[in-house]
Amino acid sequence: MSKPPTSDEHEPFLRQALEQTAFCEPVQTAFCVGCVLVAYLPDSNPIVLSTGFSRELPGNTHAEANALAKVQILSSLQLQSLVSPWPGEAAPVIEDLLHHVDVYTTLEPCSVRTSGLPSCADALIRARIRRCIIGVREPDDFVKCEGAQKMKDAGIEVIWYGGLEQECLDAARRGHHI
Ligand SMILES: Nc1nc(O)c(N)c(N[C@@H]2O[C@H](COP(=O)(O)O)[C@@H](O)[C@H]2O)n1
Repeated sequence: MSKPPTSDEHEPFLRQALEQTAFCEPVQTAFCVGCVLVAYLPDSNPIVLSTGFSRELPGNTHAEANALAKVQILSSLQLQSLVSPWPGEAAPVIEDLLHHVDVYTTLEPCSVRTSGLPSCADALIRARIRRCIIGVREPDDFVKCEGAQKMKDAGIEVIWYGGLEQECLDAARRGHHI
C-alpha cells in the first residue's frame, strides 16, 4: 500500500501548483489559480497526472477544471504509460484512477461562478477524487466561496496546507487593482 503523504510531502506539489499560476493571464474579474493532479497508487511513488491554470483552455476556464479536463481526454494507452504499474488487471480507466487522485490547488475550488458556468467543487465531486489540498481560502473579493465545505459534505477529504497561504493569495490576486 502507498503511504499517505505527510504535510511536508504536500509542499512540492503545492509549489508546483503555485508555479502554474505564473502562466495565467490576469483578469480583473477572477483569480489566477494553479492546480496539479497527483495519483497515489499502491507500490508506487506519487505520479503527477496533469497540471492546469486559470484560462489555460479556451474560454473562461478554471485551473482545477482544466487539470481534470486534460487528464479526462487521455487515451487508455496514454494513461497506461503514465500509471504503470496499474494495480488492476484491465487497462486503467480514468474514472477508477481519479479515486486515487489528490488535487493540489493554490485557491479553494469555486462553489459559485459569476459567469454561471459549472463550479470546480462540483466537477471534483463528480470526478470522486480522493482528497483536495488547498493553498488558501478564497477571499470574498467576488463571491462567497463554499467550495471546501461542499466537497467535505460530499465525502472528499479537504486539507488546508497552511504553509504557502500568502504566496497563494498574492498569486491569486496578481494584476488586481485593489
Ligand atoms: N478556484 C478557482 N479557480 C480558478 O481558476 C478561478 N479563476 C477562480 N475564481 C473564482 O471564480 C469566480 C469567477 O467566476 P467566473 O470565472 O467569472 O465564472 C471568481 O469570482 C472566483 O470566485 N477560482
